[in-house]
Parts: sequence; structure tokens; C-alpha cells
Amino acid sequence: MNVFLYAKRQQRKLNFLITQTELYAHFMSRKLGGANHQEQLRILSQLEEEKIPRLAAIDDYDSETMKQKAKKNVRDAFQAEQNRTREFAHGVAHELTDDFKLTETSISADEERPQPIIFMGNLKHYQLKGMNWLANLYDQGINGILADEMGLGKTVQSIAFLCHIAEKYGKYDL
Ligand SMILES: Nc1ncnc2c1ncn2[C@@H]1O[C@H](COP(=O)(O)OP(=O)(O)OP(=O)(O)O)[C@@H](O)[C@H]1O
Repeated sequence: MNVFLYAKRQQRKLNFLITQTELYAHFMSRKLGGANHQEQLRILSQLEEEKIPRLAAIDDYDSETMKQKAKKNVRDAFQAEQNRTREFAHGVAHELTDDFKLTETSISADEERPQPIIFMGNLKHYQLKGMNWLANLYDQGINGILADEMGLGKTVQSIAFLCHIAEKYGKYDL
């Protein structure tokens, strides 16, 4: 396979995952009344790219298809989560007090976190995105697996994420 196309596809996979997660966070914040349609368009626009002339004949990437795919995945995941939450809330509704309601959480899902000060190094742009992705998941109590290609910096992103948690929450024992 064309090496350039292979690298491009790897990069797209990562971009797709990050965009999908941002979109999910956006759906969550929209539910809480904090996001708009423009923001959704902005997130999805991350899947757009200029046509690459040298790959024109062998590259079948279509940003509109990928946008639809991301939206569908996120809608399905969001719906499944809603169903789970509804079932759970229904089961324990009688135990909830006015001080604790499932729908009243404060999630700042689109927050752009800088590289932690205590992290001694310089995160690459995509590593900072990866760290933000992990932090978003953490803030929303969602599990996730950072599965970049070998050597792209999963270890440094994990260290940066732990630094972020230590710095932001004063938590050193996860
Ligand atoms: N931002 C960075 N600054 C300096 N060095 C870096 C950076 N990111 C990665 N490296 C270096 O690149 C190499 C690979 O990084 P790292 O071990 O974090 O990748 P990995 O994805 O965890 O790899 P593997 O899949 O092999 O476990 C390491 O030697 C690491 O020090």
C-alpha cells in the first residue's frame, strides 16, 4: 500500500475517534442546555479535508460519509445511554432527594485544557488532543481506551493526563 495513504488513514482514524468523542460530549451538554447547532457543525468540520492530488486515484475518503457515520454512532451511543439512565432513574427515583438529581450535573465537556504545568515536556498537538479526550471522558465518568498506533505517545499522553488530574483535582492516587 502507498505509505503516505497508510499514514493518512491512521491519522484519520484518530481524528475520527476524537471528533466522535467531542460530538458525544456536545450532545451531552446540549441536553443540559449548553450547546448549539453551530458548535455541532464546527466539531464535524474537523472531518473535512482538502483533496490530496497525489492520492486522487486511490483515496476514497469522503468527509460527508464520515460525518454521517460519526453522527449516527454518537446518536446511537447517546440513545443507549439515555435508555440506561432512564431505567436506572426509574428504579431509584423514590430514593432521590431534591439535592441530588441525575439531570443536574455541571459538565464542561468542550473545555480545552492546556498542557499541565507539572508535565515536564512538550506534548505534540495531537497528544494534547488525546489528553483532552481522556480528561473529557474522566469528567463524564465514561471509560475509554487510548489506542493510538505504536510509538505515537500513549505513555506520554497517559502521564500528561495523570498530571492534569493531579493538578486540577489534587488527586495523586487514581
Ligand atoms: N511529546 C514528546 N516529546 C518527546 N518525546 C516524545 C514525545 N512523545 C513521544 N515521545 C517519545 O517517543 C517514544 C514513544 O513514545 P511512547 O512510549 O509514549 O509511545 P507509546 O504509544 O506509549 O508506545 P508503545 O505503543 O510502543 O507503548 C518514547 O521514546 C517517547 O519518549
